[in-house]
Amino acid sequence: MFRILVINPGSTSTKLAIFEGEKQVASKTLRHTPEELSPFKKLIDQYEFRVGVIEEFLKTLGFRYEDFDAVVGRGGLVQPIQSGTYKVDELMVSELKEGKYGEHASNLGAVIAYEISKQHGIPSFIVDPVVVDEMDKIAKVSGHPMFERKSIFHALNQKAVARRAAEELGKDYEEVNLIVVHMGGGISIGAHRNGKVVDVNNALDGDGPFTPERSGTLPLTQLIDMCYSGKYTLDFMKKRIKGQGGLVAYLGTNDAMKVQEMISQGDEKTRLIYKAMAYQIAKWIGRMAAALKGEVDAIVLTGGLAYDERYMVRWLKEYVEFIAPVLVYPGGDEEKALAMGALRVLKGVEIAKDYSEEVQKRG
Ligand SMILES: Nc1ncnc2c1ncn2[C@@H]1O[C@H](COP(=O)(O)OP(=O)(O)O)[C@@H](O)[C@H]1O
Ligand SMILES: CCCC(=O)OP(=O)(O)O
Repeated sequence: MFRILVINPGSTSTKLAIFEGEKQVASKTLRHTPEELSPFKKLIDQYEFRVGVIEEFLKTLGFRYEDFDAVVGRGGLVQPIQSGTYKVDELMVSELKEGKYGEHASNLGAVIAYEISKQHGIPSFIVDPVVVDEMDKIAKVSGHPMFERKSIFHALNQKAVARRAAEELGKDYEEVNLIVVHMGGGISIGAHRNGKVVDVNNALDGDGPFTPERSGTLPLTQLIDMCYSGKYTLDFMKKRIKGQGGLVAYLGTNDAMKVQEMISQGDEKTRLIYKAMAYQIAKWIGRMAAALKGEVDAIVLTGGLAYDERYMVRWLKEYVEFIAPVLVYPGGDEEKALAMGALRVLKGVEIAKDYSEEVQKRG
């Protein structure tokens, strides 16, 4: 029986789990406030902080790194690649440390896993990183040749819950069309057509609904004028889009549980903002229904916000249930999907992909 350590850094959380074979034997979710993470200028500066969280988790349970057969981390902003389990390698880690293709908490998954792997002689993997790219060519066209739409989203959880939904519908993933809505610190809405995510908003880059801490799509000319006004630095403006946007900007928190509490106490402004987020998510679901030509077997709601049945899930159902039945998988299956990806390789059922080779092949 193989024991696997799962490390899942998110923008608002660090999620950890231990699997023995297919069974999850321990797990923990640590939530991080914007204040807690704000002292770290660059993403990589969070390294020690996130490692501290992991070591505390292992110490409490009485485990050492040597007790594991593999460590698997959430895959971050590497070069666009196909879905699958990848060995973590030097190239991947150097790109992630540098933030060459962007900065997001998920970058730390491979970096931490690799360090554990080197120090303790156990293999390290990532599975379905946030850059998995299966988008149709037509969906990549942005509106101007200087810009291209990119596939950056919660690929790991979107794929995992889509498979779960297909199973619930009594079909294979390759036989169904689904709209998967992951609602976490970032929000992605993916059109899954016969086993491929053929269109999805870029969850990191001002594309999509606003989220607990991102602004989503903003009025462009206003944005450009502000950038050139001389009043704001590049760093300040970037943070309006990611980190200090969305609920954080309007309400001062990225914690939807606090937001729900404020609404239940009769706070009308908070209600308007939170409902506007639901409204924008619903409109993106409508766009993806069009991308699938209306042939939608189910809409799947997942991520932390899908726990909120009282407001978010109810409002979304009101807006989009006319399109297709709505399935709700609160939280999601990320840790399990990571562990199973590593387990398949440890058991020899699958060979881990080689990142350096893959990106060389893609050119
Ligand atoms: N039980 C819950 N009820 C309502 N909202 C929740 C619940 N658990 C988490 N959330 C909210 O979900 C968001 C984080 O989602 P999650 O998918 O865990 O984030 P991350 O992107 O960090 O992985 C936060 O706004 C958090 O407050
Ligand atoms: C990088 C896209 C995935 C994402 O937004 O993840 P979080 O919700 O963890 O920030």
